[in-house]
Amino acid sequence: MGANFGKVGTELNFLAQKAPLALTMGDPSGIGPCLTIKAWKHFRKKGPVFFWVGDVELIEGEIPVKIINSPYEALEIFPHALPIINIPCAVQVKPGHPCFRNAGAVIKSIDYAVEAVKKGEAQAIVTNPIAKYILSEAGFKYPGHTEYLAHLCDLSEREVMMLACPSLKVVLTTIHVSLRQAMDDLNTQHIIDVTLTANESLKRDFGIKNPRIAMAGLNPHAGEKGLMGVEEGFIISPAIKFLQEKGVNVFGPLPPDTMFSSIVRPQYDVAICHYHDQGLIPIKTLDQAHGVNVTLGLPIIRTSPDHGTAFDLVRGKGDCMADPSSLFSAIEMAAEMSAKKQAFEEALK
Ligand SMILES: NC(=O)c1ccc[n+]([C@@H]2O[C@H](COP(=O)([O-])OP(=O)(O)OC[C@H]3O[C@@H](n4cnc5c(N)ncnc54)[C@H](O)[C@@H]3O)[C@@H](O)[C@H]2O)c1
Ligand SMILES: N[C@H](C(=O)O)[C@H](O)COP(=O)(O)O
Repeated sequence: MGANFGKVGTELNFLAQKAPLALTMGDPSGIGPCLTIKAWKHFRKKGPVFFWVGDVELIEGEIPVKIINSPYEALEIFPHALPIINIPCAVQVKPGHPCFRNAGAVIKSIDYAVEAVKKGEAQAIVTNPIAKYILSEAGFKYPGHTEYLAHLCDLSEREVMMLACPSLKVVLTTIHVSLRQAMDDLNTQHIIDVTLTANESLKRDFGIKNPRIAMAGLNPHAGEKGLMGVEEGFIISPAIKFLQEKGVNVFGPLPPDTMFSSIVRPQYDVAICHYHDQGLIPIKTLDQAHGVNVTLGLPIIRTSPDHGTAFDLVRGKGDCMADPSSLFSAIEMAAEMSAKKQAFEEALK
């Protein structure tokens, strides 16, 4: 299992890894703990190395575990046991039944992982899924990891969500807002900023020299020359023109209903989409198993599986019926992006 984003898990890379990845707990009642167990079994011999930031009780007894005090200890321990920075939950975890009283531990896990990356003790963060409504019940004011990570990096509103699978990458100009709000939020400057962020990241973190960027339209037939909507003419095309003048390899606006077909997809490296489901429906339909959610625009690398907490698939402690492929892909992609970013920065020196 695992997607073909490139070769990562070789013995050589495993030995060369200077810092581990930090894998967060996610919702302790969801599939995160079970997927983490599957991931450790899958990667323990070949890497990349990661440590889990979560409640040891959710995993202890299922696989060998070792509580660590510093991420650096993970490199040596990983082949023998899952290294864990222990963040105890406040109340007993009922598998499949989330409780807002454990929101504090969920958030603490993310905070620890971010700090570890900022301090250079971890390479990147891979997040297990959280249930947004449960965190909201506990008073958490961010709609998802993406916005919270931007806040932790002092870069609120600069965050960009990308989802990637081997046959498609999509980037969103609006993220966790209602469709009505997304239409209000759409503006030329924001489309320019998001596209520039995506362009830079594809070069730096994905090793694509001159990314081909397809810009989606918003309306049926990309507006049909104003007959079915005017946003293409007033908002989207001016952004494309500006970006092209800056040398960005962008084209469109493309009719959204045909741009994800197998005929059009090979013509671009990334599609810029204007609302959550415009971009996420095609990718989750095409290849949910290997889809990875990546946060761009921040100084830290963060990936995540492209699915949620799937409470319905949890059978008991450390046990679930969930496919771990997307988490495997997220772990591989985080390691691969870290290596590409490092090579890019070294080439600039
Ligand atoms: N990265 C994240 O933190 C993240 C991402 C998406 C959704 N969520 C959260 O997850 C919760 C549930 O959301 P949802 O129901 O829309 O999405 P979901 O992905 O949890 O579930 C949708 C469907 O896909 C199935 N499914 C999910 N993961 C699977 C896997 N690995 N293998 C096999 N089947 C799988 C589920 O059983 C369900 O039928 C929500 O609270 C949402 O906020 C979190
Ligand atoms: N929008 C994502 C999806 O549907 O897969 C998901 O909610 C994750 O969002 P964060 O990475 O911001 O938690």
